[in-house]
Amino acid sequence: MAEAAAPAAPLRFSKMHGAGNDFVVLDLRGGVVAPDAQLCRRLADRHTGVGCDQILTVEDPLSAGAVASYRIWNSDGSASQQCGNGARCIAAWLVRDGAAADGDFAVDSPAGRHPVAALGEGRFRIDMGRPEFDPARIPLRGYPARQDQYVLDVHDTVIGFGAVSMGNPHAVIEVDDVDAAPVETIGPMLQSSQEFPESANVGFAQVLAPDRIRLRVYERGVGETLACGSGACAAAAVLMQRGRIQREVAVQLPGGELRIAWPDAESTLSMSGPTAFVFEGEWNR
Ligand SMILES: N[C@@H](CCC[C@H](N)C(=O)O)C(=O)O
Repeated sequence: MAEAAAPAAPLRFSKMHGAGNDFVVLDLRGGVVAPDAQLCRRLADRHTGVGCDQILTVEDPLSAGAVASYRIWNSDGSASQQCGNGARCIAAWLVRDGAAADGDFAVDSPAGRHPVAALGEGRFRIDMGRPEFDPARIPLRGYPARQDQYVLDVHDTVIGFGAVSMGNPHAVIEVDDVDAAPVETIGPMLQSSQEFPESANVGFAQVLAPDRIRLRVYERGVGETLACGSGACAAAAVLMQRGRIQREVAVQLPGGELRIAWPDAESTLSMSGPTAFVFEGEWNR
């Protein structure tokens, strides 16, 4: 008689969040296979799964001297190249694991290498690299030259927006009142426009003061989130570039506050903010 196949070992995970942007973190170091799109969707389901905006994987480093690397999948199973809140959570996870010192270290993402500083009490600062405004590299089609403000007519709705890549694509719309912003209509409209061939995360930003903005983000592959770290970087970069705000700002998101500093156009941009462990679990495959 043929022997029954042994059931697959449960998949251990950590549930975490950064300013309300929540994650299932999987440890793939040592060769564990990455989740496919279907498993990501099942894990992310808020009724029948664990529930999260993104699945993050901790993997072996890609560059010499980095402690580890991470990859990102949205709740719809699509892959992304960057996740700011995720980068802080990965940093906290690596410190708790003992793989990283509770000080300065570096991690690799699909977008590049990120120096990290542990600030204490679960807060981390991540070097998010240089904002990329070249339309071809965002990618944003139909505009050969970089502009501070693009104008697009989508189904007779005229939308003015800034665009930037933080490793992943972002559109940023400045609004007078973020509470009244048409997040659920303009967000998906811009995402599905042919000008953004890889879609985009769409941020709605209100300037409160030269050093403080409010932000809501309709994320690619997720919908509206409580916080988007790369979205906070993108909104700050676009508004700084326009001279609308100072070079160091607080970004108030529905789930918490992040700080963004970008000293000048030649330097890299940093993001600081909180992380939290929620629970540990095992997923029965
Ligand atoms: N929440 C993230 C961004 C996650 C990826 C994004 N939805 C995309 O598809 O690019 C953040 O904190 O940056």
